[in-house]
Amino acid sequence: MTTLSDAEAQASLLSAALPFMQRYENKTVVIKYGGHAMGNQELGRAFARDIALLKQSGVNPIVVHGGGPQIAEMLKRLGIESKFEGGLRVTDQRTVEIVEMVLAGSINKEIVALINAEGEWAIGLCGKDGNMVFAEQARKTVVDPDSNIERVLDLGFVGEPVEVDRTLLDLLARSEMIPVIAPVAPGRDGNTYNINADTFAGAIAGAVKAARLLFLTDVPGVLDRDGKLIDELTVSQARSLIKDGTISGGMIPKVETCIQAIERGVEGVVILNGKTAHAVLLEMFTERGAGTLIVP
Ligand SMILES: Nc1ncnc2c1ncn2[C@@H]1O[C@H](COP(=O)(O)OP(=O)(O)O)[C@@H](O)[C@H]1O
Ligand SMILES: CC(=O)N[C@@H](CCC(=O)OP(=O)(O)O)C(=O)O
Repeated sequence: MTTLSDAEAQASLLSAALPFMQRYENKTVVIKYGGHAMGNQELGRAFARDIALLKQSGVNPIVVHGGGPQIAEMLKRLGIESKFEGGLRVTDQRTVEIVEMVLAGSINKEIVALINAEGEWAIGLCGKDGNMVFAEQARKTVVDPDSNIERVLDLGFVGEPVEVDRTLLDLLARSEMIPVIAPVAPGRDGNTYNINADTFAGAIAGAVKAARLLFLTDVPGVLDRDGKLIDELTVSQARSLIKDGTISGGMIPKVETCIQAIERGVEGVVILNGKTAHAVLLEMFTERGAGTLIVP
């Protein structure tokens, strides 16, 4: 039986969410749901419920999802090797067809179904829908650590978003619909491009001038040298941590995307652990938040 103090504690928790609900009312929040944060059914349901709750609270959520591990699994089943250069999947014609099938097909519809099961109206899209995103072939270079010579990467059909049209997203923001977007986009050259989901989410958040961009990953946020969570970072502090090597590996492009999104007008970006149930809710509607907030 619920005692009075339990009820009071519950009421106090709900009541404490009010200023946060007011702060984000009618504001757009882009949530990047990474492939590593998926996979567990319970967590998936908790994520979908958080998105449903955001929409019901008057927030305008836009979900951009990844699916790197799921693409790797499908390629493996088909006997195709996954190859990465500079953190990006080398994508030939056959691979881009599978990437589109996995991202814009199965994963996208799985997330749509989870949100719809919570009583909401999610709609699955990719950059191709409504002329939302156009991409160009990514031009990346790496410096060989031994020879110090710069080399252009041959990534095939890996794209960078170069045009984002917010017409469809603005239309959906005024509706009951929650957009769930796969990071696949066409080029003006008629090709289909595979885009890193962090990059894609950053471009969408910048185009709609989101109040928040959340990155759900597999660590609690940006960690310091002692492995302790850093609650808040300015852009210049984040740059210093990349320079001194505290931020490394996959966290570098993620933090660089955060910095770019802020420079494009996003008010705040948060990196948080998608493996914690209800991470989105805790971040958006509680005082402490849940991960690392990066601010201008
Ligand atoms: N300072 C740091 N704080 C947190 N994670 C870091 C840091 N430096 C490097 N990393 C690494 O970055 C990883 C997250 O990046 P990535 O694997 O690309 O995420 P995702 O697949 O979710 O996009 C972490 O699992 C961790 O190994
Ligand atoms: C070009 C490139 O690397 N694209 C990624 C797209 C998916 C993605 O980014 O998924 P996560 O967020 O789960 O890593 C890929 O093919 O794996």
